[in-house]
Amino acid sequence: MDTHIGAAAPKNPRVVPTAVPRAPGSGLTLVIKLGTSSIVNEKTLFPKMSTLSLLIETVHEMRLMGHRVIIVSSGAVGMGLKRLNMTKRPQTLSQVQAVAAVGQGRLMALYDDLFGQLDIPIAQVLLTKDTLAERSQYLNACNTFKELLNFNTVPIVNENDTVSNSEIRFGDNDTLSAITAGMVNADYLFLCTDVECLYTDNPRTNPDAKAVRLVEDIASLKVQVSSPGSSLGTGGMVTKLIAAELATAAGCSTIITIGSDPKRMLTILDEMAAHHHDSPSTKFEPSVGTLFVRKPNPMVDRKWWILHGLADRGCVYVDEGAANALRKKTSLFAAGIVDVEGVFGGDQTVKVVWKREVDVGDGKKETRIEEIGKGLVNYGSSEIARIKGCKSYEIHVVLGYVDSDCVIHRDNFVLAK
Ligand SMILES: N[C@@H](CCC(=O)OP(=O)(O)O)C(=O)O
Repeated sequence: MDTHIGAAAPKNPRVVPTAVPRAPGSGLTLVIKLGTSSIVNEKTLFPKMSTLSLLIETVHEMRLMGHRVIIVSSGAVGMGLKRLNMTKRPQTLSQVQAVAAVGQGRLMALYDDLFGQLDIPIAQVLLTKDTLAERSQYLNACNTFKELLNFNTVPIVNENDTVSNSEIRFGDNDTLSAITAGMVNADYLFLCTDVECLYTDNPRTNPDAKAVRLVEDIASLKVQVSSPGSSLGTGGMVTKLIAAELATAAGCSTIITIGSDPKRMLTILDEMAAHHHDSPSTKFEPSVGTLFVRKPNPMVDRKWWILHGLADRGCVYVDEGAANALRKKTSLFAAGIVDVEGVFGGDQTVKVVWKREVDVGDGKKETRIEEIGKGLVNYGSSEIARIKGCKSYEIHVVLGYVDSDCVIHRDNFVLAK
């Protein structure tokens, strides 16, 4: 237990994380990610009407089975290109953003028409990396998802392309879908793409490439995945593996499957249900697609958010004692801080780094930098600059108030791998 020193009430009281609870009973929370290649014909740029209709029927069946479904959909740029009679993605970011602004409305109109035929209400959720890096906005988005699912809608998520600049972009919707899956505590994330599953090599160029059906440990995967995505989309297999790593760490099993045959998701769900009937394990070999098994001990919501925490707002440098203490799961106190970098407020995520001078012989010294982990700070950068090196009881004297006796509480700190 960290001792609280000082009488002032916390200025930034911790917000209690309220991620969406797991669906009760047989009902699962499912996130389906559709890449541009599943939505828009690469040559004609017309929407793939038959695929989309099959998808909507599949979602309808999933809902009849008691599942809750969220779609992460690309396609705004593709649809916008068609509307503006353009034949390929423009070169400048602002043009791409403008095209996405044209296409996003048409994309949602199409979803609304199709889902509307089956009496399914939809909702548009546009997110950016920047806003999700703010803990309170992240939690607001979690709460909105919760209500949208309570209202029985199908939330349809995309990146808010119009406001996302290069530094604050997800860029590909694979990552966004994994973040979404974490936010709603999804049981399954389906990454729909233009290949049937993960292969040991690119099946288009190597006829000996073998299908990989089950992945238990992404780090030990031996596959060649350097190929880029389609001409319109931005992701490829690499971003799918990153997404799978993120989602499985949050306790969400992830499946790569082909977007042109949405019904395969039902096959996988049936196989999963049959498997669960015999065994409690989430590990099974599907007959289609590739399953990435979720981690048995998923990170709790807040720690997952901190670690994958989107954008670090700065860096706090610590001394050896603090570095060792953090590794032993103690909170970070001002006394162990030697420097601060970046401009950030309280309640933002920062990197914690041990910076030390090492003797390298001949009277020479070298600076070594070691990342200890990431944490959510209780004080902003200007406050930390003033209290660094201070004992906890001195914070009140220096700042005139005390928000917390520690700069990063151990519950809000995640060690680097
Ligand atoms: N937000 C963009 C999608 C980004 C993108 O290209 O994603 P993807 O097709 O999944 O690689 C859009 O709606 O066009």
